[in-house]
Amino acid sequence: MQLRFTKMHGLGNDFVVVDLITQRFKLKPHHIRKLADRHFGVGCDQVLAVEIPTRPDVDFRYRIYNAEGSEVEQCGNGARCFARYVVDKRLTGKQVIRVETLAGVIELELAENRQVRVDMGQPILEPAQIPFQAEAQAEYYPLEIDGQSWQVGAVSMGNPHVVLPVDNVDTAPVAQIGPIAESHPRFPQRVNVGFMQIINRDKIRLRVFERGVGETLACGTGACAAAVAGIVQGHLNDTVTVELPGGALSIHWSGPGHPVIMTGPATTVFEGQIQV
Ligand SMILES: N[C@H](CCC[C@H](N)C(=O)O)C(=O)O
Repeated sequence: MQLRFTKMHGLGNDFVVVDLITQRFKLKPHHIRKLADRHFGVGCDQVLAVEIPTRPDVDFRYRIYNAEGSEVEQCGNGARCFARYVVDKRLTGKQVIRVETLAGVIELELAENRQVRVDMGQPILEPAQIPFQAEAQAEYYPLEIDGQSWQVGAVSMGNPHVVLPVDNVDTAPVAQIGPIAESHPRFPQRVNVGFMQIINRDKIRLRVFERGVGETLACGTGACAAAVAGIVQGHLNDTVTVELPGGALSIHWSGPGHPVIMTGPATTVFEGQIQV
């Protein structure tokens, strides 16, 4: 079958977007791996599927698959691209779009100068809900990784994140520590691994070794999780510029009981068709 797709990215975190409303097709893991393959397929970090909702109070269903083929709960950069896609394809005339994900409902809004604002919902800090094995909720958790002791943050944005403090992201041991932390036994669903450098109370630098992908140029949920961890730890104000290798996101969180608001760009690169 010929499958139409759109190649998009959010700060270099790149996606193959497929409209499964006008194309009736069931994506299986081997299809995801082919679409994501940068030599034998199109190439991307995640595949995003636009689907008919399963509930009356939302506009679309938004499904996310990591390059390795696994379906995941949430993708922040992908959410901004999802909004850009459904508006540009005239699949909706709304300015505020409600979409259902495995992690629940999020709201997407086209903002000024082609930015997209996403209500990512409330962060989850209770270890059992992340999921993360820990005695009790804390600002910092001791975590042994490859024989080295770290004091980390742990946050879920629907998907699990561990946040490691570093003095300089440029010299952070992302390639060495990322894969080991990703599969740490205390994270039963594995985990996205963020390396956070605090610049000041309004700005951090961040690199993310993503679960199921490896290091990406940007990670939206990772930016949210790092900002939340830094705010909980008392290092950051409630609005944070997160500088990632692919560019910057603005993250706002007013604290427990409030949602995380992420604002950033979404870019369409090209359209295509692929034999699957
Ligand atoms: N690798 C993530 C999913 C994609 C998240 C990232 N691309 C984002 O922008 O949030 C996970 O396994 O939870």
